[in-house]
Amino acid sequence: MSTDAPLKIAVTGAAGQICYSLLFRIASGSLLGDRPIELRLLEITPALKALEGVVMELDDCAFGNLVNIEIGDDPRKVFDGVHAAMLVGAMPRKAGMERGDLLSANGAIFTAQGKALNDVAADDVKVLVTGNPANTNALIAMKNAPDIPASQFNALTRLDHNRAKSQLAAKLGVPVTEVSHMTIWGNHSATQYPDLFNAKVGGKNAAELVGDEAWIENDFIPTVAKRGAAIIAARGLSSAASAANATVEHMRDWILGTPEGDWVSMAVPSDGSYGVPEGLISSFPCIVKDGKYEIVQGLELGEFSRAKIDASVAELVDERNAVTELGLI
Ligand SMILES: NC(=O)C1=CN([C@@H]2O[C@H](COP(=O)(O)OP(=O)(O)OC[C@H]3O[C@@H](n4cnc5c(N)ncnc54)[C@H](O)[C@@H]3O)[C@@H](O)[C@H]2O)C=CC1
Ligand SMILES: O=C([O-])CC(=O)C(=O)O
Repeated sequence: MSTDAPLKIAVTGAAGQICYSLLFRIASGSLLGDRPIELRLLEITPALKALEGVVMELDDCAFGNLVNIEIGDDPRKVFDGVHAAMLVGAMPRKAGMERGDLLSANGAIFTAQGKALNDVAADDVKVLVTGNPANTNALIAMKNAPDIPASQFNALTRLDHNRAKSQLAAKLGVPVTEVSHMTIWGNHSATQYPDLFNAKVGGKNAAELVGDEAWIENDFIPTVAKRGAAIIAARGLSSAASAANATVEHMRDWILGTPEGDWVSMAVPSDGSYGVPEGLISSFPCIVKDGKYEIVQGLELGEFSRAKIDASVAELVDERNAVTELGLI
């Protein structure tokens, strides 16, 4: 990617809740600072009118680096030449549902979008899936885009990562900036495993500082893993501004690199690391340099961590089997 031409960024579900925050964060520079950008916004036909209203508001912000906006309902046109694609558009869950319950409703969106990306996106496109169930939707898009290297498909677990950092900082009464080396393992679902045994606070081991394994198991892990449901119960709608923030942070780090001396959680196609079957899109600790991520190797996983990761990975296998049966991959 050249650094002066506007970066073409596709965003789907552009008239929805998450995008009502996300688009303004991207356009105001949270993603790439003052680098010029062009937004390519995809919606379904009935939502195009509402999207026109969002575009009017983007215009009314007079963002200096937003060079152009194109909207449409045809992914082959909207994705043409894009370097980054944030796939947000999908139905959100309602109270009482698990994210996996959305597979049959949302899965088909990602076959069509994967094929369109395959045919028209820039060769170096980075595809980040936020729409739920994010990991398996990313798998569907990836499998439907055989000409794009698998490593260019990620799913979002950064919101879980941020939730885990915030819960840990609150427990220890420290600023969230003291927390580093957080990892979410597995699926963006209630089975995810937020790992305090490899996390650090002020450079010291987080689990040792907490010193309370019962809190980790019975309080911390379920609070992080079920935070999405708690927000739906409180707001009547799923998280939106925090999801937009996480989407920006994941893509920003993927393009510009992760902070020196730390890692972030990214759901990426497994290369077999930590015994996660190759090809599943599972969350790992990752660092990014020169626009390429690497899974951090060599972390110690005790019996407790191993069992938690295995349970989440088993759910990813089940989801992959379900979408195979649905003929989506
Ligand atoms: N991975 C994560 O951490 C999180 C994921 N999510 C998920 O993000 C998704 C979007 O959430 P919201 O913005 O709150 O939902 P929303 O319902 O407000 O907006 C979704 C938008 O997507 C559009 N859409 C549907 N099919 C489309 C298609 N084929 N192409 C383009 N656009 C399409 C809809 O018209 C709608 O405007 C949901 O699946 C939600 O569960 C939400 C929070 C966090
Ligand atoms: O919980 C949901 O359905 C929305 C979501 O993914 C989250 O907030 O983590």
